[in-house]
Amino acid sequence: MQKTPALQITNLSKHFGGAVALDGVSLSVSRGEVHGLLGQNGSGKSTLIKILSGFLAPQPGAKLVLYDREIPLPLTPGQFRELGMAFVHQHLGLIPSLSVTENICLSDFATQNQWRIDWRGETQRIRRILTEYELAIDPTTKIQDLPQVDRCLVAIVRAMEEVRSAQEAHGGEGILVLDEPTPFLPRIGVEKLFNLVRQLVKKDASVIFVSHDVDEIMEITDRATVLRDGQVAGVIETDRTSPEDFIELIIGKRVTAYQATHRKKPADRSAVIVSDLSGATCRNVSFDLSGGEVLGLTGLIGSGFDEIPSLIYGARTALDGMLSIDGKETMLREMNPEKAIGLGMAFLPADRIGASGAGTLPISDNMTLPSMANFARKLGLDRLGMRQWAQETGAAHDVRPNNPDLNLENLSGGNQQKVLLAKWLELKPRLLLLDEPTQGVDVGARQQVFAAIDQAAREGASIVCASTDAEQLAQICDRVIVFAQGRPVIELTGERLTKEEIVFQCYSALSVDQTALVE
Ligand SMILES: Nc1ncnc2c1ncn2[C@@H]1O[C@H](COP(=O)(O)OP(=O)(O)OP(=O)(O)O)[C@@H](O)[C@H]1O
Repeated sequence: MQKTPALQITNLSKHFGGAVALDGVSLSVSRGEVHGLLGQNGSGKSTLIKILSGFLAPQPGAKLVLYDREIPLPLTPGQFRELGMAFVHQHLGLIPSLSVTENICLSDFATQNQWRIDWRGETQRIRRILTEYELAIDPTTKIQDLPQVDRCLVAIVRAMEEVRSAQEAHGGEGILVLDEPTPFLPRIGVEKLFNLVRQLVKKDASVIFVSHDVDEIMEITDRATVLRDGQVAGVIETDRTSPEDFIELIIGKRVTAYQATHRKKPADRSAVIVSDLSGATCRNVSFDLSGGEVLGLTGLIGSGFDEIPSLIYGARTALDGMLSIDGKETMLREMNPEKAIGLGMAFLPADRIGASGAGTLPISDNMTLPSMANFARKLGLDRLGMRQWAQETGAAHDVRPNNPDLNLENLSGGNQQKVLLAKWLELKPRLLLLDEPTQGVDVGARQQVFAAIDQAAREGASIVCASTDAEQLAQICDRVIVFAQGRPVIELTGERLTKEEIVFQCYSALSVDQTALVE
């Protein structure tokens, strides 16, 4: 039996100048339902969510009904709280210089009239809440000092608490909107999130869940609305739909699983040698790569694999270690990004806008940043040349829309990633360091990113890819090293290089005897 709707949107459109991001979209989410919102990068999902949060105003003519009550649009900033909605946005919306407690309490202070804040009491309350959620996060830590995974969990806890208090105030009513919350979460975090989501909907709240991960969609949603080019391509009931059908509806055609083509027997592994690398978590890590080889690094969060690309590139300072590229040795303690680029390295960090690109600068500036010297003229920069180059590169990497004047932050998440990867690939790096290269990238664009990585490998680059995405590693890597407690524990190649085996090894690595480490 169809449950009564919690949220109904009809005729929702949004234009940015001449570009149409949403075109007459309808969305209906039932009480107690987890509703997926799917679509390729740039299909309009975040725009819809930003309208629901009052951040953007839609074109006139749209209608929003919440629990049988018509709510005039546009919403005013912060009005979503009174309406019982809570959001986890792609960029999390946390204030880095404030503590976990301050960030979680901010929304309470926005809605309550308090003349004095009992910070000690609040900190104890938040500590209790974090314990309830089984999270080992110190509430006094500043957000900027937390790893990305914990930041994400804090944003989720904050939204969960907002929905919980909305439910208490409105007899079960409450809508949680999760805009791609999982790319930064390890599997165990995803399971935790899904359990919380199930508890919420059991109590009649509703959840809108945006994700590019078809397995996750299959696991957690009851129904899903698929957007394509700003319009509804279809509404589907999850348990009547196969993953292949989901993908076909999302991208408009059937795709077959990607398989890298550059695979070959790495003959000489002396192109890149990392020896005795130590950082905050990883200890005495050594590995080597041949030219044209893609090496995956993985493990559970906290196992230390994820800091390796930034330590090699000098974005974080290594405690110890040596890097050799084509026989040229450098102490990793002394590495910095400028030296790294000089040695032919390129680094795509996981934190897209924070560490990889400048959101408020145009695409053309972002793309030409590492190669700016090529555009320097006596009287300044050759802006026309930069723009043209950015447009050609954008076309080659299928950036949509391919408008070099658009600020990077105005591209959809996946298209931002394409821009940032393109800027490095065009430099033809000797050593390409990737940290979660396809998070937030849709199933179609994911294949394009894989193909670009494959092409770089075929042209002779050595590639290190740190990721928790086992499927991605199995598809693009020649070898994968699994980490536990800061050390490599097993290396997978050939027949053993499968998604299932990688996941299995990540979890069994937890109990591994530390004397049996891979050297
Ligand atoms: N402020 C803006 N100015 C101009 N164009 C914008 C702006 N915000 C979004 N767009 C455009 O609107 C379209 C929809 O973007 P949106 O972020 O909603 O996509 P999405 O489905 O959330 O994609 P992703 O999965 O990559 O996050 C894109 O073409 C994007 O470039």
